[in-house]
Amino acid sequence: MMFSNILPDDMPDGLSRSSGETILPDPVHEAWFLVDGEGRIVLSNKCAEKSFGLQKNALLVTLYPDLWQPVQAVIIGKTGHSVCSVRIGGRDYVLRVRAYRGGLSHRGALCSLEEKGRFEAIVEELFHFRRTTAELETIINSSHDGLWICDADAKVVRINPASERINGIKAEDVVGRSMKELVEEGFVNKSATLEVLRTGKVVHLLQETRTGRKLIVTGTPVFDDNGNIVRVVVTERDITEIEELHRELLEREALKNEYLEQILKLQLEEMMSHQIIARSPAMLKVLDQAVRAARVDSTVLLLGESGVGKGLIAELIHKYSHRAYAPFMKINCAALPDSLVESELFGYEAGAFTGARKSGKPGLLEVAHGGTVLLDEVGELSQETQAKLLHFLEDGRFTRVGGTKRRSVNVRIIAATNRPLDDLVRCGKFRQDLYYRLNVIPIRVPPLRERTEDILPLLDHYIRHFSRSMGAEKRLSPSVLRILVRYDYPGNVRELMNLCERLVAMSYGDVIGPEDLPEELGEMEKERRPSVDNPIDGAVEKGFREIIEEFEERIFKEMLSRYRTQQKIAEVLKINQSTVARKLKKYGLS
Ligand SMILES: Nc1ncnc2c1ncn2[C@@H]1O[C@H](COP(=O)(O)OP(=O)(O)OP(=O)(O)O)[C@@H](O)[C@H]1O
Repeated sequence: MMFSNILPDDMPDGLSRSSGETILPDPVHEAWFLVDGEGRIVLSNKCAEKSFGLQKNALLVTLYPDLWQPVQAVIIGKTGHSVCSVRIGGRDYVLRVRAYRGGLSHRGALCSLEEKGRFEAIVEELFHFRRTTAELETIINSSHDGLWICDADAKVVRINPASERINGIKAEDVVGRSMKELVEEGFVNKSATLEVLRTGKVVHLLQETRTGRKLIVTGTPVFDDNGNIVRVVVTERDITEIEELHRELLEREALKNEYLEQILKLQLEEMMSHQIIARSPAMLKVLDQAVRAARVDSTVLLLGESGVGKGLIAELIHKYSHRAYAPFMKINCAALPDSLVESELFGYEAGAFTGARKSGKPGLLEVAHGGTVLLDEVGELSQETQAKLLHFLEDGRFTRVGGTKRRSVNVRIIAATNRPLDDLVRCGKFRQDLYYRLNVIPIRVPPLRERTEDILPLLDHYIRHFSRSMGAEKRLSPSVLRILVRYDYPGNVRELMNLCERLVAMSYGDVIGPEDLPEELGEMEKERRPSVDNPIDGAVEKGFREIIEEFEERIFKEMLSRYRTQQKIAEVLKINQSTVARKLKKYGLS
């Protein structure tokens, strides 16, 4: 029987007829079938065949007698259609039946079977799909990055507002148009979509818009089940600002470095204009290292003989560090007995030892909180204090002598020593681990004999300094200057400074002459002075000019003590008075 000829005009939803053939809907989870008046299956979809065995020519009454009853009721015309629940294989289904009337002799029914709850699930799925679509829509519209969606023919399906902004276009100007045209018209200089369609792969491009903005563009293909590209999704990120920021950053970095160098120079100049005298390359290098060390918080180890200025350098580091507004404390580990060094440094609790204050006492570390502590002569620390110092350097915590409470402070440690610490480590007198902890930034301050260029400016500085403080106006005669510049200064700057103080305090006249020098230096002068009998003594060291000058100085000194006026001296020596005046001035005698 051909039902194609008997399908009614009010054909049920889902049933269609094409080229004279009847086609049933074919959803995966819904069985559709057509039966004739006797209950024979005339047509069925895949689900009906596979899930229920309702093949063509099978008899519904035999397979599912329970189903046949409501179907038959519709066929014989008791009702036009019916919907009822049926149970098959322990599951509940909804059976929908609709009658066909193709003529007097052609009667039948179109049936569908759908598992109960399936409809609700579909509705739920639909709502979920709508929600997700709305969310996606919001994400796409609010994205800061541009988004283009094109179809397989490179036609623009949509763009988001960010793309409109970045490219300076309106969606309606491009949607529906091919990317090829848009490139030709200069909307963009190249198209990721065309590249993706050409290669079938993800593509990254650098693109320039017609407004001159630079974009990083990524095109991604979207495939269907058969592996064909159905969409191309293109994201674009505006890197114009990033590029500008990057350039600005580099410029600022360069400027910052320039400023830093200038600041360092200014700091060096300031140091040199104050009490730190440094003219020699060796000392200028030390100052440079000190200024650099001041910019970080690492431990510094100052090495050098006694009196070279290690204390001064330590103060300098503190002064130019971010700790400048907190205290700078100094402890000389060699000047105090072991036990006192420990309690001075770490403090002590009430009753820690006999003679201790009742209230206890904070140590230098606590007092210097936020600042710097200089441990002078650190090589003299006892093993016990070394261990305690090491712990402190490790975690910034310590306990007062006689206490149990762990305290923490923020202090920078600078250590100084005039003994070679590595030797002390080798002979087991100094802990190696502590040595490494202290030796983070080592700075060696050279002795004065290795930087003789500093001697003259130091003499000048200290003679002026003590003259000022003693209310005098003293200066060194050239011969004294010569002696002092050549002297070795085993006690380094400290010795030079003390010598200047003594010369200013003890010399008779305004000009400090060789007779004012302490004995040991006077002896040195005598040894070098040419004798009257043999004026070329010492010529090897001094040279002709110096020998002559020394003689000249002595002659004018002698003349001045014998003949009080320049006029008289000129007469005796048979030279002009102006020459006498010049020479007296030269030798500091006028
Ligand atoms: N470059 C310098 N310019 C001016 N004065 C200096 C210079 N170097 C050191 N002095 C002075 O010399 C004296 C000794 O310096 P300082 O105490 O810093 O030496 P030190 O190396 O720490 O000695 P010690 O190891 O004995 O403690 C100080 O009064 C200091 O002001």
